[in-house]
Order: sequence, then C-alpha cells, then structure tokens
Amino acid sequence: MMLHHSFARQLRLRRIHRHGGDRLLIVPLDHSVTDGPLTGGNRLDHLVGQLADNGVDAVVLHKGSLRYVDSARFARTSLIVHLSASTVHAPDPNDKYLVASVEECLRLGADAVSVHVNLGSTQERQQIADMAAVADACDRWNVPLLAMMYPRGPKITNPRDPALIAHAASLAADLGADIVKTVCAESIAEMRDITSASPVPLVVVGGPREPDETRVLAYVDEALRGGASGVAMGRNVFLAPDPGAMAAKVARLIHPVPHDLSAPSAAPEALAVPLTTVS
Ligand SMILES: O=C(CO)COP(=O)(O)O
Ligand SMILES: N[C@@H](CC=O)C(=O)O
Repeated sequence: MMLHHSFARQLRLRRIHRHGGDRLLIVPLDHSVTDGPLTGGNRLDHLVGQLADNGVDAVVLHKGSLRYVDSARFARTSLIVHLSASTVHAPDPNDKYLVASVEECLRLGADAVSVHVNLGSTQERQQIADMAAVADACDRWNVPLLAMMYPRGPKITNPRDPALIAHAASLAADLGADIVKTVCAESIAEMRDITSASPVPLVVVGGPREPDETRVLAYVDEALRGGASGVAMGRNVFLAPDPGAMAAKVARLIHPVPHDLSAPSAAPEALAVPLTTVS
C-alpha cells in the first residue's frame, strides 16, 4: 500500500485490483495505434466483454476507442487510458509522444492512465520529461499512473538485461509511477532481485505472440515466481483463438482461488530455472 496517497488515488488503485489481492491481470489493447487494427471496431466491444467476463482486472485503451465500447463492460473490469503513441511506420518507432492528457482521461471515465517510455531511445529525454509531467497531473488529480518502461534504443543490446530492467523500474518509481510494466528478466532469480528492489509493483509484458499456450502460461507462472505482481499481456490474449478462454487461464494463475492447486508453487529450487522466453 502506498504510504502517501490520497483517498481518491487509493480508491482508484483498489478499483484496478478488481479481483482483490496485490496481483494484476491487465490486457493492453493500445496496439491498435502502434501496430494497426487488432479487431474490427465493432468487435472491440465484444473483445472487452470477453476479457471483463474472464477475470481481467483492467484493460488499456486509447481515448477514441472508448466510443466503440459499451460502458457496461466496465462494471466488471477497470479502464486504463493510454497517453502515449507512435507507430511501427515511423522513422523511429521508439519515439513516443503524448496524445492525451490526464484531465481528458478523467473526463472519459478512466480509473488510471498509462504512459510509455523507451529507456535508451534517442528521444528518451522528452519521454522522461513527459512522464514527469504526467506524474504531476496524476498527483493533482489523484489518478494512478502505470508506466510502460521498455529498454529500447541504439545502445540497448539486451533489453532483458536485469540492470536495464531495474533501472527502468527505478526511473518510473522515482518519477511517480504507481505500477510499472516492463519486460521480464531471463531468469526467475534475476527477476526476483529486480522485484524485491522495486518500491512499486512490477507487471511484465506478454511479448510477441507465442502459439504454444503452455509456454505462455509457464512464462506467467515463472514471472510470478520471480516476484512480478502480474502481467500486462496483450497479443498473447487478444490474438488467441478464444481470448476469453485464454484470459481465464492466465487469471487462474494470477488470482488463484483458495482450492486451486494450479496456483504457482514457490519452490525455491526452481529459482535457477531460466524464464520461458516469450517476451
Ligand atoms: O503492455 C503492453 C502493450 O502496451 C504489452 O503488450 P504485449 O503483451 O502484446 O507485449
Ligand atoms: N505500448 C507498447 C506495446 C504495444 O503497443 C508499444 O508501443 O510498444
């Protein structure tokens, strides 16, 4: 629990943790700006409904997408509105910039906002400055901030370098993020070092589409055993043949029911196990 948060910000943070506890299953759907349509506009509402009905705590959407989604979906999941954009067609896709404001997102009904920073990108200066300004607005409006932090840039040779991931997390936390979404380290032990040093919860990305569902679920299990507070998994959920069923399987790992024996074990001998690489 954050020590110095207002009632309103804590309330909104609790809303994001829809299914209780301190873990999160977030399904980002902001790819429609970065990469292009992920579903036909009319199917976005159906997709959000599938996710809301199958244990997803929150979805990430861009501001205009909300016009295609029935507000009733958000009786069962929470809404994070994404502030950053770039496309894969840009001369530098790592050049993220703001396309919305915190106030705008509040008007739209957001429970939280997210901003994207590519640590090591040639425009990191502006991206970090943007995150700091967003964090100030979040403080003024008592809105939780999810920082999407990726080591990406001309000098980044291994984006899963634990030192880079730890740096990305500390940068976001120090500038005011409540939750950090970043890449997963290559081993459970490395991830455990990173998460234990982070003052804020870390959730890991799902990464590129992995058709083998068991590998995806093993990745989630291993990330949790590495101390991650959950996942922000997009493509490996919404590109699955049945996104609702896939969300439910991931949700069972993130929010195990008391009698659920498939919950991740905390076997210490597994710490040396290399993480399944899907991200
Ligand atoms: O948070 C994310 C996108 O904003 C991660 O998405 P993927 O799981 O598709 O990598
Ligand atoms: N927000 C992330 C992932 C998907 O869009 C990015 O822009 O790389």
